[in-house]
Amino acid sequence: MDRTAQYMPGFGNDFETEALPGALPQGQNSPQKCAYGLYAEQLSGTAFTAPRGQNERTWCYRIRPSVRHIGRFEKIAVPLWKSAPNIDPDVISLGQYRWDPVPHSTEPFTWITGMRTVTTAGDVNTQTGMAAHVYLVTTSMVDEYFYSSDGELLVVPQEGRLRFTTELGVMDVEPKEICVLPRGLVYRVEVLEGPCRGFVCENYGQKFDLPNRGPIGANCMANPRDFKTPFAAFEDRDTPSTVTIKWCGSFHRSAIDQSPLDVVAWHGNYAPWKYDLRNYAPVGAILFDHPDPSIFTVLTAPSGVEGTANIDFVLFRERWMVAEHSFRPPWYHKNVMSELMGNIYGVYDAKPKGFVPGGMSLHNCMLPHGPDRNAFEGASNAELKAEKLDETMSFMFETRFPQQLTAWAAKEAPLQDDYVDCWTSLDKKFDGTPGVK
Ligand SMILES: O=C(O)Cc1cc(O)ccc1O
Ligand SMILES: [Fe+2]
Repeated sequence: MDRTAQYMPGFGNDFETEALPGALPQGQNSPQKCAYGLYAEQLSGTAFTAPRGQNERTWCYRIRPSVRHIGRFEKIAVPLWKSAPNIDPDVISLGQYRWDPVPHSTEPFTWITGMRTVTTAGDVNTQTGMAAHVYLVTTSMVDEYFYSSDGELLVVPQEGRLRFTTELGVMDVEPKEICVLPRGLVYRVEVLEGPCRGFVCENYGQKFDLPNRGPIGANCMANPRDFKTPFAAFEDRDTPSTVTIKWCGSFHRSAIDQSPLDVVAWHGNYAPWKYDLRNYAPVGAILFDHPDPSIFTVLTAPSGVEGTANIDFVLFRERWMVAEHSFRPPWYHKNVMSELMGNIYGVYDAKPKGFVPGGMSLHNCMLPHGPDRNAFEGASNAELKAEKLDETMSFMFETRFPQQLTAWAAKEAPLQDDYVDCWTSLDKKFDGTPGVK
């Protein structure tokens, strides 16, 4: 059975899968000799002693141990992929910013050379915070492999289709889907349909988890069974290759003689997954007022301070708006958390113009923002019948740490210089007399 890009359901399950019959040992992890002459190797995604509900590790049965897949390292330059702390004295991170979609280039870019960091937050060395990136990928990696020791990558495609061929199996991912590549997992990225553009949240901290649902109960929002993890698939290919490792913000390359994607069988709960955002069941206001956007949390990466995430990944998707006697779009606000938003497709209700598919915005720690004038006037005067917000999918990477802009985001990316003007014409309606204006 060809199990390329086929998947097992469940979030954080203890999976087991073998690409050859009998490759997976039963009843123990470390047989004296493994079937097929495979080597046993553990990939630990959490500390050995992490509490049982958070503890993640996977046992791999592979053609060579990974220590044979890396040799001596040389440092290489990947100049536009930045890590925190990255504070550029010439850049002003304080401000409301918005970008048009980053255009594709005629130069071919891979997953590594096509990564462009927009913001960094926290510190990669202390495993706190995150980085937000845009990727522009037109070229497949050939005999070239990558892994990040710095954090898991949450991938949010916006254009094109990518194949992630990983040590633990193959995932095909397209717009309206997301995937996570765990810290330490080796993979190669190929273009199935290009050009490809999307967003990446690099999480330096504790892994993304499903949020608690509180009084919402056991269902809705993101349901665990909709997360898909690939079956085992391996390559037995002896070809000169390279492995690039991102480690403490620097990139290192090692030459090897074979494909490192040689895991024939594995079992465990530390694994890549993908998720179709169309399966997200939003829960919202059914009588009046506009709740906090945390009700739309898909994933949360805890920071150690309860309820104060290192990162929340929040989804604004199609939904019915039914609230009575209410201003329905997002309210004006200032937030201790820093909000990086991206548009996957369609129109976002607080910004009917200017925040376009492929575009991004940043509303940093304690920077006021909210609906533009058109959205305010429109929603203040609309007839409040039940209305479907259709054809819309935007997201937010929200972190407790201030987001620092990169020089690329401030100077080279298509920043909209006039963004703050979208609020300028919000005029004074107050005239000292009572009554609704
Ligand atoms: O700023 C934004 O557009 C994101 C957002 C959406 C919402 O519904 C409430 C608050 C909020 O920050
Ligand atoms: Fe906001």
